[in-house]
Amino acid sequence: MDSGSELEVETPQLLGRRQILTEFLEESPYDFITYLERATCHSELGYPDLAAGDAYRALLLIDEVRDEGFEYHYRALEALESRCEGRVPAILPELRAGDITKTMKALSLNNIAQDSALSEILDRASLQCYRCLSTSLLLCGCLKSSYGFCLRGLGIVPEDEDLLFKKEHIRSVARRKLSLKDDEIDINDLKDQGLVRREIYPWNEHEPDRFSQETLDFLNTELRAVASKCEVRVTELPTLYEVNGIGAIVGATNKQLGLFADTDITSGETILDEYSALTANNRLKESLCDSCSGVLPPLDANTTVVGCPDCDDTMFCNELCLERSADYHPAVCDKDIDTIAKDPDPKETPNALYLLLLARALAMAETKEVHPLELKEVKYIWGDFLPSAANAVPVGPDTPSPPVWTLPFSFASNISGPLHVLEKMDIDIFASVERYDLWIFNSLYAKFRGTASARVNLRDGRPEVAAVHPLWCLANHDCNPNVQWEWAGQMRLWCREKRCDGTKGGIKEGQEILNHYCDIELKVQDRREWAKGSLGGWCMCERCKREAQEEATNGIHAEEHKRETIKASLDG
Ligand SMILES: C[S@@+](CC[C@H](N)C(=O)[O-])C[C@H]1O[C@@H](n2cnc3c(N)ncnc32)[C@H](O)[C@@H]1O
Repeated sequence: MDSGSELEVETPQLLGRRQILTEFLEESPYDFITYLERATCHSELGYPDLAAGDAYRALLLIDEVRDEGFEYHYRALEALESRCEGRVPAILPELRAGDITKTMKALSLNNIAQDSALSEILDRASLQCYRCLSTSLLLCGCLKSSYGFCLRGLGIVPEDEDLLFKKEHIRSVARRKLSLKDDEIDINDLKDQGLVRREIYPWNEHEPDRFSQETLDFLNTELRAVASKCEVRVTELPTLYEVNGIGAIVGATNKQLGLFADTDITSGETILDEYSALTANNRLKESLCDSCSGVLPPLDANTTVVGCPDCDDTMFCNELCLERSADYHPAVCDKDIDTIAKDPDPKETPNALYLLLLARALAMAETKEVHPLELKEVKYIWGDFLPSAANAVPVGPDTPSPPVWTLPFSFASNISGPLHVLEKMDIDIFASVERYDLWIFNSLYAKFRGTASARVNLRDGRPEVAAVHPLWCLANHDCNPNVQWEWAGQMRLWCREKRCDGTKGGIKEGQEILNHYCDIELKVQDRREWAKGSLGGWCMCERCKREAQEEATNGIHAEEHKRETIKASLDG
């Protein structure tokens, strides 16, 4: 695929093939050959992250075939047999038909252990997986993981040209980026956080029309229960860009949702009080409620704190939080899931919190027996998605990721971490591809990254709790907000007594609820830096525009003053 027009012609065919392969996987979930075929299809469609996910599942299934003691051994072996009846799967071109037929015959005679020919097939298949993983992860910008898989492949076939080329490529990037000589390179210093496409995948049938009357009616019914004086409306917002300084590209707008007062609200009045079970904390031994992530009340004689009656160590603020945990806890009760992503390395803290949020969403989906993207806490929230067409680029080893790819991605957070969570929940990760495929994790991450709030530990200042409040997060940002918020178990939003510009608080009917995503005490540049992650670009609210203009003018004046002083001293 090397030109835009070929891409346009091929995409519908490739999407059709992807659909067929996915349906086949739903019917025959332990078939690593189909996973490898779908990995190729995802690569050709320009989704290297999804290709890496498929190659990794194929690798896990190859291990299942290899080891008789593994849980899905017989099913994976059976799937391989049925794919190899008298022919070589095209995805394994380096094998000869004769070898496969001989091997399969030996297999049917139950002669597995002695059969080195089977090992040869599995080694060749593993090599394909390693090639795909290392190329795909490289394209996503995950150099360290790519290198690791490259070495594992070379462990099987040391002279493999494809992997040797990639190994050298990564080492030369490392030499350049880390300014090191070859023998000084420590692969652990390589970047492992990449970016991938953030979009509503063409096959995603779960995303609602966020602007339809049906969606607005649903959201407003939900909102009524927690915020009686405002409603969700469709609005136009400026399209933001990550452009430094004043004069970011302005004029363009885009359609989104926002919260609006539907009656006058007086200063100090509570506007919204929302509970969410979509919370997570990263402290292994901390006294936080498992349900709302609020600090547990004291454990004295009159304590309201209750534990889960069926598992140790899961504590709740009170009976209500215990009752609410019925939405997710059954899927993880007594499942040894508590240590995942807890007490992370400081560098990994944000990723660990997002992984924990994902784990909570998966537990909710499993408990309620719904598709994760159909959870009402998730379905309607903003994902900051770009159109697929804006993300689509021809891919190849020499094509760098285009700048529009905006979803943070790593092998650990997006591929192995979620699968580990599912395994801990006793979910068969192969038979559940319809609900727990990588594109579903990515879609959830996109939504969480656009809407989650975090709370820091007061002792060390590190983020320790994250949550998505699906109604609160409908309010847009302004650096001169008319509301204030606090999250301590419940998310509470109230009307400010006084605005930043000194005017008195109060919101009139029809006015927008203007929230704040950053510390509004900061200077304009710092506010913009802080909020750009959740805004998707440079804040262009009236206060930011005015203050940035003032700073620029003051900067010019200061510069002129400096020049004049220098000139005067030279003249003097
Ligand atoms: C938490 S959501 C807010 C609700 C969102 N508008 C919706 O439709 O659900 C955050 C997103 O809203 C948009 N947004 C919020 N405040 C904005 C502002 N002041 N200017 C431009 N976009 C804003 C950005 O696209 C941001 O990524």
